[in-house]
Amino acid sequence: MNNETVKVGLMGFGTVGTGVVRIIQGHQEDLVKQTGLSIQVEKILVQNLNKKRSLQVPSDLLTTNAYEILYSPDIDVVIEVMGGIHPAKEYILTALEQGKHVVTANKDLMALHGEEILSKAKEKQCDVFYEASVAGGIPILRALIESFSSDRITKIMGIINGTTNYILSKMSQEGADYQEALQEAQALGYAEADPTSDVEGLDAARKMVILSTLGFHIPMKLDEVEVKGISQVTKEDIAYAKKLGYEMKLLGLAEQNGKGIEVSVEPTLVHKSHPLASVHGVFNAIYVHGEAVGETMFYGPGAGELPTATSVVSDLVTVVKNMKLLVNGQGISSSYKEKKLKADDHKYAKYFLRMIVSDQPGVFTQISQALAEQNISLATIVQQPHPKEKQAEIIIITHRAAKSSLNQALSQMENMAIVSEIKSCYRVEGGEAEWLA
Ligand SMILES: NC(=O)C1=CN([C@@H]2O[C@H](COP(=O)(O)OP(=O)(O)OC[C@H]3O[C@@H](n4cnc5c(N)ncnc54)[C@H](OP(=O)(O)O)[C@@H]3O)[C@@H](O)[C@H]2O)C=CC1
Ligand SMILES: N[C@@H](CC=O)C(=O)O
Ligand code: NA
Repeated sequence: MNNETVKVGLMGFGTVGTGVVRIIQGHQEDLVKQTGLSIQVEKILVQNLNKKRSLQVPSDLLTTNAYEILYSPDIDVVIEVMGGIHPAKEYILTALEQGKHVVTANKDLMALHGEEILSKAKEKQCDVFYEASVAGGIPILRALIESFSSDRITKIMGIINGTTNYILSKMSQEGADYQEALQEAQALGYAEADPTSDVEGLDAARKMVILSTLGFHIPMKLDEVEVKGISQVTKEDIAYAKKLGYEMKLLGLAEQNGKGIEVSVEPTLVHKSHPLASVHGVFNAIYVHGEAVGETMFYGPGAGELPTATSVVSDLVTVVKNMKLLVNGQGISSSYKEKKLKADDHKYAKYFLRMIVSDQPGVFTQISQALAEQNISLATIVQQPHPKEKQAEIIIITHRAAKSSLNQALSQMENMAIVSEIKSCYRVEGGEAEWLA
C-alpha cells in the first residue's frame, strides 16, 4: 500500500471475479469515501488468456502466472475466486506467508481447510474474510461473528444453495423438468463447475460446516454432516407436499441442546406458514435462533455475479479499513467450545412417509402399529388410489420422533408382506399436518 492506493491481485475472472471488477470500478468513488484509499486491481489470474470475456480489461492485466500476484511486492490483498481446493489452498497459504490479506468465496476450501488457513493468517497477522462463501449476497457470517457474539445460538436452519432452490421452485411452481431447470441454473452462473455438488447437497453441507463452526464455536468437520441431495426428489413428492400445505426445500440444519449438536442437509417439507417456505428461486434464507434474541431470519440472493461480488468487495473494504487502523488479523476467533455430536436417539423431527401397499383391510392398522411400537404417533395418515390393481398409496406425517425409532419402524415396514415399496421419507419442519383435500 502506498499512501493512496491499495493494490489487489484477483485470482479468477469468471462469474464472481467479473462482478468484483465491475463493483470496484463502478463504486470507486464510494469506496474511496469509505476507506480513504483508492482500490486498484493490479493483476488478474486466469487459465485461458484467449477466452472471450463479458467484461473487457487491458490485456496486460491478465496473467496465467500466479507468482506475478503471490510474490508481487506491490500487491496488498489477494482475492481468490477461482474455486476448488488445489491450487487455491496453496495460493492462499503462500499469499498469507507473503503477508498479504486474503478474501475468498471458496466454501469448499474454507469448509475443509479453514482451520489451517485461519491459523496461518493469525500467525502472519493477516486478515482472511470469506463472507461470499455462504449465501452469496447475504451478510450472514458477519452477523454470526459480530452481531450474535453476545448470544448463544441454538438453531441455524437455511436454504443455502441457490441452484437447488431454483430447481425445486421451478418444479413446484411451473411443473418444470429437473434437467431443464438445472441447465437454466447453470446458464445463469449459479451452479458450481461440477453441479453434482449442488444437487447432491455437498455444496450446502460445506456451507453448514462454516455456519455451525462460527455459530456454535466448535470445529465442525464435513464428514460429521449428514447429507442427502435432491436428485431423488420426484414430481410426485413435490405435488403431495403441496397438497398437504408444504414446500419441498433443500434445508441445512444445525441444532444444539443439552444432548449435543446435529448438523445435516436434506430435502425437507417446510410448512407454508414457515417463513422459509416462501423463499424461491436463487434466493437463500437463513433462520437463526438464539437463546436471548429468539427468532431471526436473513434473506437475499444466494448466488450470481453481482450479489456474490458485493460480499467479496465488502470484505475487501473491511481489510482496507483494518489496514488503516493497523488491526489486521486481530478479529480471527478460534473454536473454543467442546464438540459433542448427538446420537440418533437424541435427534428428533417430524417425518413424511409415502409407501405403496396392498389395498386390503387392516393395512392402516398394521402400519400404525409398526410406528406405535417405536413410540411414533401420527399426525396424518391418508390413503390414495394407486394405478396398479389392488395397490394403494399411503401418505403419513408423524409427530416428532427420534431418528433411531423412525429407522427401526422403516425397516420393520419394509419387511411387511403388505408393503410393496417405501417410496420416500422426508423430514418435516413447521406447521401441523393437514388432511389431503
Ligand atoms: N457463482 C456464484 O454464484 C458463486 C460462487 N461462489 C464461489 O466463488 C468461486 C468462483 O466461482 P465462479 O466465479 O462461479 O467460477 P467460474 O468457473 O465462473 O470462474 C473461475 C475463474 O477462475 C479461473 N481459474 C480456475 N482455475 C484456475 C487455475 N487453476 N489457475 C488459474 N485460473 C483458474 C478461471 O479462468 P478462465 O476464465 O481462464 O477459465 C475463471 O476465470 C468458487 O469458489 C465458487 O464456489 C460463491 C458464491 C456464489
Ligand atoms: N452453487 C452455489 C453458488 C453459491 O454458493 C449455489 O447454487 O448456491
Ligand atoms: Na454471505
